[in-house]
Amino acid sequence: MIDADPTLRPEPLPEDNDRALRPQGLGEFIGQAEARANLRVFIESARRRGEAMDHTLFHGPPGLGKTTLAQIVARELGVNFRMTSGPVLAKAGDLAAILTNLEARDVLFIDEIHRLNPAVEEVLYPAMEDFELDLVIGEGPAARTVRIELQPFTLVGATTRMGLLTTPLRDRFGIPTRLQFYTIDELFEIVSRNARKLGAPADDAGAREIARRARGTPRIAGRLLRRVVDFAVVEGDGTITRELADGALTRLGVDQLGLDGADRRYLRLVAENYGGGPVGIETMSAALSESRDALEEVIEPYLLQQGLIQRTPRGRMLAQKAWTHLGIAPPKSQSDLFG
Ligand SMILES: Nc1ncnc2c1ncn2[C@@H]1O[C@H](COP(=O)(O)OP(=O)(O)OP(=O)(O)O)[C@@H](O)[C@H]1O
Ligand SMILES: [Mg+2]
Repeated sequence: MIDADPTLRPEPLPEDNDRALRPQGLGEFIGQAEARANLRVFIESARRRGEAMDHTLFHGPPGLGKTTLAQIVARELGVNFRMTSGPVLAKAGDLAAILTNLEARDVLFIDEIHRLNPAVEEVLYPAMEDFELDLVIGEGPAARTVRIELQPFTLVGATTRMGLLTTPLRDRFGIPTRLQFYTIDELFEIVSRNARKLGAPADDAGAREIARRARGTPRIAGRLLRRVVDFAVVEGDGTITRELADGALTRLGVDQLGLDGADRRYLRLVAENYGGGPVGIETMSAALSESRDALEEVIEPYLLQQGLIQRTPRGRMLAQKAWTHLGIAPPKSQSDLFG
C-alpha cells in the first residue's frame, strides 16, 4: 500500500488490541476478588516498608489475567517491569544478565516459568532467596565462582501448569496465587466495559449473552466481543443485542455453554468412541491429534469446572451434563451410574 489515505490504517495487531483492553490498575481489574484483595495488602505493605514485594506466582488456565496482573503489580508498586519467559532463557548467563540489570524493587516477570531450563533454575534459587548470584567464570581447573550481590527484586512467575514446577522453585514463592474462572457477572462487566472502549454499544442482554459464552475467560470474552462487533456493523445497525450476539456466536461455532469445536470434539470422542469413558489422556491425545499439554491446560480445566467431565484414576469420564448437552443417550452401564 503506497501513499494510502491516512484513514485506511492497517488493522492493528492482535497484541495492540489486547493492550487497548488491558486493565491498567488494580481498581480497574474486575474479578479475582480474593487475589486482588490480598495483593492490595502486599503491595501497600511493600510500599510502606520501602522493600521489594515478596516473590509472587500466578497460576491458572490461559487468558485469566496472569500477565495483566503482573504488569499491574509493577505499576502499583511504582517500579520497572521487566518481562521474559522460561523458554527464552536458554543459558544461565541470559538470566544473570537480566538480574544484574535490575534496579532496586523492580518486578521481573517470567512467563511460562514451568519451562525453565534446570541450569537456569539453579541460578534463580540464590537470587530469589538471598539476592545473590553465583557465577562460574572460566572453565576446567581455572574455573572459579564469583558471588555477585543483586538489588532486591520481586520475581513474578506465571504458569498454566503448577504441577510441572519443581518443588524447590515453588517453595520460593511467598505469594502463590491461583486464578479462577470468572463468573458470568464478572465477564458481563468486562464485556460491557470493553464494548464502550471499542465504541460499540451493547445492550445488557447482548453483553450478557457474550459473557455467558466466554468460557469463564476474559481473553475469550474480548475475542468474541470483537467478532460480534463485526457482525453488528455489517449485518446489524451497529448495536449489540442478544439476538445479534446469539446469531453471531452460533455462526462462530460457540454453543450455548460457550464450548467451541475443540471442546465438542473432545466430548464427542469420549461419548461415541469410548462409551463415556474412562479413557486415558494419552489415548485422547492421539485420537484428537492434540498434545497432552493442550488438552490438560486449555480444554479440560473448563470442562471440569463446568461439571461436564470427571477425572478418575482410570481416565476421563463424561458426566451426565455432557450427555445432555450433546443430546446423546448414555449407554446402559453409564445411565445406571447416574441413577
Ligand atoms: N480481570 C480482567 N478484566 C478485564 N480484562 C481482563 C482481565 N483479565 C484479563 N483480561 C484481558 O484478557 C486478556 C488475557 O489476559 P492475560 O494476557 O493477562 O492472560 P494470561 O493469564 O497471561 O494468559 P496466558 O496464560 O495465555 O499467558 C487480556 O486482553 C486482558 O486485557
Ligand atoms: Mg500471559
